[in-house]
Amino acid sequence: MKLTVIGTGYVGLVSGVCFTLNGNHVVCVDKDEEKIAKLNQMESPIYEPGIEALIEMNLREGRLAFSSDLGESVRRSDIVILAVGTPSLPSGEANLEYIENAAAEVGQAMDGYKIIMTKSTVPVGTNEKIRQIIAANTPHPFDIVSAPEFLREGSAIRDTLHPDRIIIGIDNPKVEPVMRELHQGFTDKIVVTDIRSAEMIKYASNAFLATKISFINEIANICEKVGADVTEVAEGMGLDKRIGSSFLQAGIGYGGSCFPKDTKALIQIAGNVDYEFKLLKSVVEVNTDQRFMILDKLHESIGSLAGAMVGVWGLAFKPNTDDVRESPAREIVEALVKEGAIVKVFDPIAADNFRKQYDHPQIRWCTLPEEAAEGSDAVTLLTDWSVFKDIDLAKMASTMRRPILIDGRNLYTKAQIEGTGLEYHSVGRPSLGGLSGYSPMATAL
Ligand SMILES: NC(=O)C1=CN([C@@H]2O[C@H](COP(=O)(O)OP(=O)(O)OC[C@H]3O[C@@H](n4cnc5c(N)ncnc54)[C@H](O)[C@@H]3O)[C@@H](O)[C@H]2O)C=CC1
Ligand SMILES: O=C(O)[C@H]1O[C@H](OP(=O)(O)OP(=O)(O)OC[C@H]2O[C@@H](n3ccc(=O)[nH]c3=O)[C@H](O)[C@@H]2O)[C@H](O)[C@@H](O)[C@@H]1O
Repeated sequence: MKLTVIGTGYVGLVSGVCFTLNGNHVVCVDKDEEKIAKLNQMESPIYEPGIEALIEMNLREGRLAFSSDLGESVRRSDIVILAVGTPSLPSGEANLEYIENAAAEVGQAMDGYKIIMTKSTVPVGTNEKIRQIIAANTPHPFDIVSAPEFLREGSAIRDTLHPDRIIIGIDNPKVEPVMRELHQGFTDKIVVTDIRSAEMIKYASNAFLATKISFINEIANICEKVGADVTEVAEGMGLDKRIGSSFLQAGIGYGGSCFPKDTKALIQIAGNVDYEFKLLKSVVEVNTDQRFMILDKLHESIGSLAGAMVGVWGLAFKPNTDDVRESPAREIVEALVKEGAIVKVFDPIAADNFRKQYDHPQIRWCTLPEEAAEGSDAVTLLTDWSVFKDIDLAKMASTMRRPILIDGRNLYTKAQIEGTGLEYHSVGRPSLGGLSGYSPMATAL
């Protein structure tokens, strides 16, 4: 089949590339000509392990192309996939400007029957709006499909090729066999449902995962006060199949381009039909507070931050991505700057993206994690990049002004910390080493 994918963000690019692997011809379209020029040079605009090799292979074999000419590409396609952004408006509602504009452009370009499939995350009812917009712009017949995307950044290719399930929301049963053919070889677990339910499945899934994270973060905060270890608690809970072990990693809270925006959008979706989603509101509130726990721990360990030197390890919202959208690191670094600290930051991939969004004379940009630690009063670990696991912590401790490590992602085990000379604080686990006396257990007693 011939496909056009509109938008070359994570979803558009990764799904476009992956759809070539089961025999389709794909044109990825973006109105950002710089992105298209880069892609034609086989350079990915996103950092995603494995993506450039797949782009190169498929371009060479003629199954993949990049273009900024939406009209021509749509006319040549059987299926048009909408994968443009749906960012938050200040109210929390999803901004549908990009998807509506793209729908209008598709309608204007159509010269015959097409299937229009939405992969962007859109509020319930949006696909019906898309239908109206397209119908207003073309006399030609078409069908609408809601096919929400569940990939995670950093493992996007594996998630796309081996998804837990594929959700297909349709209102014309004739489209089902085409959708099954399109996803051939990915998984047998294809749930065919109505369009509104498909739209809701996406928001409900993200909201549920965010709820798991805020839940375990609150358990972690209680663990600190009662002297329990949240990693042990999460393991014990997760073995119950009804609970499951994933998304129970306590830390500084969730970030990224989706959980923060989609939780807020679902609160708004509910609000629009006069339903107050109390649980989800609390999930968001807990998440917002959780990142500041790092600052509380810093204050407990070193007192005032004015004039202190603080190392920051990790700026991306999670490892294996250069994405800093809604990264908890942003607010933490800003708060450190505001309190007068000199902030020595390091991230293996995301530093440039972070710096484009936020820079300050008090920030020192480091090229090695050890450099960010040297001379510091404390190091805070904000992203669990695996590179941090390999650091010689004892050596690092000896170069710090005060050997304090605040691990916002529970990356290290007790055995890795013992004997390093570090005073170590993590999330929901007992503190180790050090003489500063920070002991939530002691405080609780
Ligand atoms: N980033 C992720 O991991 C995931 C994102 N999603 C959802 O997928 C959607 C897309 O997100 P991202 O991939 O992060 O997108 P993004 O926001 O990074 O990129 C969207 C791209 O669409 C292009 N675009 C916008 N309007 C266009 C038009 N009319 N014609 C051609 N190109 C146009 C923009 O130039 C941009 O390059 C969102 O709704 C998001 O919630 C869903 C699952 C995972
Ligand atoms: O709709 C989306 O865009 C995507 O959002 C998330 O994917 P992503 O944001 O790429 O990353 P996750 O791995 O889910 O992590 C999100 C945030 O939660 C945090 N997290 C995750 C898991 C956990 O146990 N604890 C935790 O704090 C991560 O550090 C990160 O900041 C979902 O996992 C995807 O299924 C979904 O498609």
